[in-house]
Amino acid sequence: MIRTVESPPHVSAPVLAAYSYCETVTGQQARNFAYGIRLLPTSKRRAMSALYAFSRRVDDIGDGALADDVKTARLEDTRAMLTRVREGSVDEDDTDPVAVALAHAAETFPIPLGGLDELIDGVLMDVRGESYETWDDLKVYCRCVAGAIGRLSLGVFGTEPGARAGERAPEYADTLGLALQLTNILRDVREDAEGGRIYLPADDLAKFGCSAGFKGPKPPEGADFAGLVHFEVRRARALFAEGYRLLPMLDRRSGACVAAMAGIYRRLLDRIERDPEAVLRGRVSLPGREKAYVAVRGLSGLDARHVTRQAVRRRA
Ligand SMILES: CC(C)=CCC/C(C)=C/CC/C(C)=C/COP(=O)(O)OP(=O)(O)O
Repeated sequence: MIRTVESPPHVSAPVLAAYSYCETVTGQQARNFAYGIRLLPTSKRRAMSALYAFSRRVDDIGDGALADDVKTARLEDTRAMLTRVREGSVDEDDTDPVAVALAHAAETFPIPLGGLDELIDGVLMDVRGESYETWDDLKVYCRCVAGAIGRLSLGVFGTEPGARAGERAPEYADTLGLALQLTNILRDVREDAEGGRIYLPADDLAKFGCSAGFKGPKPPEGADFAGLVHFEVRRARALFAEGYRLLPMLDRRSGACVAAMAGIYRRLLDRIERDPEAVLRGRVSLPGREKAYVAVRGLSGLDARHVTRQAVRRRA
């Protein structure tokens, strides 16, 4: 049997070093998403690592302990770097490996770099301490910090020629980002509350008697915390079902990457649904072997078929 082995286009030594830096950041910090990114062929994997390293930098500025005005200045410095990437004025010997890798990725793939501006805008909303009255308000934030990542990733993946309704792919990628972000918000309720942040919409909190917020490992007296969590889990599941429509539009390995990322987060959602108070006791996570198993299922298309069947049953 003749096998075609992917040979990535020639990449210069400084660009390789920049990608290698971004891949190290991804391997060390993307506890969940690295499982999906690893399934991609070399040039897509490198480009996704560049996007991840950029996003990690922006997120770390937002989450760090700096004063708000310093955070804002650092975020604007990062935006200036992005402008240099967009203008094509980053050369291979630039001292910032993330800029070098991102510039190369953006030359190689049609990445809509404006999504990274949206990410910065979203983190600036965090720095300003914005809170969200309704799901529609929270969606604006989620679109910036996660929907945009979905649309950027789609630039790397591409859609298969002739994919039916391929023009809707950015919308589905965005929706998948929302699903991941809402899951992330549920998982991190305790950590965020300790940092003085509540992302869940105020009107949902009120509906379930949770307006006083969260402190410690138990829900507030008289609150229907499980009701609140189950309500948000249902919302996240509906977003996953809609976002999964992207999968048939992608090539096999891009589809596997997305299925692994989404599959791992859906299992987090399952755990949270089974034991809602777990998110107040600590961070819900999956063992490494389970994440690896989900990634392998992603490669064989199993998760995608399962979710598609569920969506069809729900419609019937
Ligand atoms: C179509 C497509 C590829 C969509 C994917 C979009 C995507 C990867 C969005 C990421 C949003 C998100 C939940 C970030 C959390 O990062 P974190 O560092 O808090 O995550 P972690 O703690 O779970 O590792």
